[in-house]
Amino acid sequence: MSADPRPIDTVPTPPHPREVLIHALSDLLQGCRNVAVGAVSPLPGSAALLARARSDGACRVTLLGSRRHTYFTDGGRELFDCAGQGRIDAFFLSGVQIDGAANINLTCLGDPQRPKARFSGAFGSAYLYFVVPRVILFREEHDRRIFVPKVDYISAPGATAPGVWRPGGPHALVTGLCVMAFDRARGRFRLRSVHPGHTVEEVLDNTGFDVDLPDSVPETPVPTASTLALLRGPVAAEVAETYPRFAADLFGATPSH
Ligand SMILES: CC(=O)SCCNC(=O)CCNC(=O)[C@H](O)C(C)(C)COP(=O)(O)OP(=O)(O)OC[C@H]1O[C@@H](n2cnc3c(N)ncnc32)[C@H](O)[C@@H]1OP(=O)(O)O
Ligand SMILES: O=C(O)/C=C/CC(=O)O
Repeated sequence: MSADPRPIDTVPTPPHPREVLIHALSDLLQGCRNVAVGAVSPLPGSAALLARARSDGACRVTLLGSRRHTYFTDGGRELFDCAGQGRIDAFFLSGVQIDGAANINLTCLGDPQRPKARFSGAFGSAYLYFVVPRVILFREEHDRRIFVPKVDYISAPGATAPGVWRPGGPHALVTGLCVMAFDRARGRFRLRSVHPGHTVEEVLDNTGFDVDLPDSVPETPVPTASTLALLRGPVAAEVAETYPRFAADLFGATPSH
């Protein structure tokens, strides 16, 4: 791990919106001992590595696709085994569409028989959504074409019929605008915080499903100077191993050796 060249008491440049999002994702991992990050997930990967860096050794992180930041020797298969055994505390999922019942669509837009567009589809997401206790949904863009009343195709369902064994499920949703908590009993999202520079109205205007609102909605906490230094230094260099273009664009980072 390379040392961060910047002293932590200098005033850093203000957090980039992506850094606020990463920090919010990282805060949702508090108390997790074993975090896994799947495919196409640079923001969660950064958040998990930040959580690990802040955990004083309590949090283990596995990034699918990483040679260095993994406890697995058998990739996705081992992830599925560990998750099925209840040994993964948190995982992250995204979607081309996400609806108010936390259904995610990774498969297609439009009529599934005659799709307008095809996406990656589901491999592990439908299973992991059932067995990992804290599944955190993420999508940087926040608009009504993504956050729809009902997804065109359910790749992985947010809720399950009574009597179906399901120790896992949706915990929260983090976007470029806000953090929402998911209430599994009610099957609905509740707005938890709005990122600096954005408003509750903006969140509601850009969300196609109903969201429960508390009496007052706080601002999403931003990273402190020391957390930013950690993120921009050692964490950025770690992220760069798996997501080099992302780390170069956001942090100007190259992989640590
Ligand atoms: C075991 C495991 O690993 S489980 C998986 C864990 N990882 C995840 O859950 C993350 C998976 N993420 C992904 O698969 C992708 O990032 C997705 C499906 C969420 C988004 O797909 P991307 O191709 O990145 O979407 P992107 O935002 O680049 O958009 C691609 C195109 O679709 C369009 N598009 C995206 N979302 C929508 C939408 N909701 N409605 C209409 N069009 C859309 C875009 O405008 C763009 O169009 P263009 O090519 O004409 O410009
Ligand atoms: O494993 C899944 O279900 C989805 C993965 C998404 C992707 O690989 O792009």
